[in-house]
Amino acid sequence: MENVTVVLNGQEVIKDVSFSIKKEGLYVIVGPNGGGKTTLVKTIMNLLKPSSGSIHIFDQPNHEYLQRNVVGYLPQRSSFRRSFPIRVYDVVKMGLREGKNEKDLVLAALEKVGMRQFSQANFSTLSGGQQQRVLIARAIVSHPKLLVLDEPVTGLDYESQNEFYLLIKSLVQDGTTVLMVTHDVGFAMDFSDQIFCINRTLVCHVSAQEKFSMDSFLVKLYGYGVKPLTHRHGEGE
Ligand SMILES: Nc1ncnc2c1ncn2[C@@H]1O[C@H](COP(=O)(O)OP(=O)(O)OP(=O)(O)O)[C@@H](O)[C@H]1O
Repeated sequence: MENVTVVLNGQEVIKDVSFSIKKEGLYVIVGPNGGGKTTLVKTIMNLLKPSSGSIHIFDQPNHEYLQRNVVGYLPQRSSFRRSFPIRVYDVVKMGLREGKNEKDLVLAALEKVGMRQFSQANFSTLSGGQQQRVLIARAIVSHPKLLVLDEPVTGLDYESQNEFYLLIKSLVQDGTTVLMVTHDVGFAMDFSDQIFCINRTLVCHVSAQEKFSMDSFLVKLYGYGVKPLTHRHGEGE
């Protein structure tokens, strides 16, 4: 994205943000509450229009790319969608553009998030964490080249978070580009290829090689030092 500014209610929520992702991998957006992360993600997904600047996905203007291709998208949690009366199977199906191999794809996606046995359940009867897993299945069901996740582990228990992180790592290994908003700085430090720190502007940008000297970046981002928890998902520690 180049020089993207987003104005909401007369306020510059995002100001002149530019960054690019050059190759497949895991890219993380971190930043304080209200810093504009969700706004940025919604703008990438063409749900909000920038007042200036441009966004490209795989070298195409984002709105054109999104018209022709499915981008897996998990929006930030909202209470509204939780009470929608619909079967789990049909929620996941919504992530598919074509009907080809629908059943196999939907059930495989549910299997990946440990929810296959709930395929015929009513979505609104599931717990918040189970619903989140189903929504993750919807985001990955079409095997998208790009997966955009806004705070995906919110509401997941420790075990499910670990499983989710393993799933993300396997998707990245298989060639998916993942762009993820998270407050889990430890995860970002341990596993991402790059971290973008957003607090209205792009406060800083940290690549994998620089991640171990992050103290100054955390002070810049949050205004005070933070010691992130480290993760060793799936490594038995
Ligand atoms: N539709 C809207 N109209 C007006 N202001 C908005 C709108 N949506 C968000 N904002 C404002 O934009 C700012 C950034 O919000 P945003 O949700 O993008 O932040 P965030 O970094 O995702 O926060 P969090 O970490 O709390 O989820 C906030 O001040 C918010 O009040």
